[in-house]
Amino acid sequence: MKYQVVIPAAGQGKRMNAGKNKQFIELKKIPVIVHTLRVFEHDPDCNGIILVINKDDKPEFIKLIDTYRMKKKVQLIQGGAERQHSVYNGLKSAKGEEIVLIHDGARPFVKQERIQELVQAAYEHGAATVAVPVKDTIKRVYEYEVSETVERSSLWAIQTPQAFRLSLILHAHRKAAEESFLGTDDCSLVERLNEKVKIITGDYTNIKLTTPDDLLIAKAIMESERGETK
Ligand SMILES: Nc1ccn([C@@H]2O[C@H](COP(=O)(O)OP(=O)(O)OP(=O)(O)O)[C@@H](O)[C@H]2O)c(=O)n1
Ligand SMILES: C[C@](O)(CO)[C@H](O)COP(=O)(O)O
Repeated sequence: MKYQVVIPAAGQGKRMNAGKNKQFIELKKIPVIVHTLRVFEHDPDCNGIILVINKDDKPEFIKLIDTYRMKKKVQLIQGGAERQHSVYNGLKSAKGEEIVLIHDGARPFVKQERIQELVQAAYEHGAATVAVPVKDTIKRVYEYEVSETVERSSLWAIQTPQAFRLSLILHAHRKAAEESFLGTDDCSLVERLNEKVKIITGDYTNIKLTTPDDLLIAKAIMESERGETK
């Protein structure tokens, strides 16, 4: 089933503290964003790649697309102040395909099988996300004091990709912008329209590279994947 993908990569990577956008950090000598782009390059069902970037990083992204000889056309779109603004900018230039995926540039370990399941779910339900059950005990805390232990059985950690019918997610973003609502993911914009979001069980390895310790985990994931393909 065909789809197009919007990849937000216009952040600054402040928590990674690498002195540059974390998309350019190398894992096995290849930049994070190239790992992510390659997943969609190699997927015959992916009909369009929209990469959302900030203006200052544009020359570096153009160089990477050239150096790594991306076979599919990668459309470069300017990002915004927050992730949600960047995604909305990307979505506005999506056209054609009924289903659009939104996937963080900083999640390079997404698996092809999961993308297929997700696209199928979006066709059937309109909106879907990958997620994993939470493993830790979660407590609500105020000023370093526990106020509540949250029942864990219904808690899931939400990841990307998230997939939507293009018309639905565009409507959800437009409405959020009009009402100055800022969510931490795109599904939350659809949820507030009272639309259902289907959950696809994902992989604990589909981490977002956020803080420096995530790079240690990334190395371990890459080692284990290399072992699997030997
Ligand atoms: N204004 C923004 C902010 C974030 N992102 C992208 O959204 C994804 C998830 O965001 P996050 O992990 O928060 O990345 P950063 O914003 O780069 O990190 P930080 O918050 O630590 O600065 C990343 O691929 C990031 O590049 C974006 O496109 N535009
Ligand atoms: C969209 C997301 O990846 C879902 O887990 C995440 O919320 C984005 O991270 P951020 O740190 O809130 O930008």
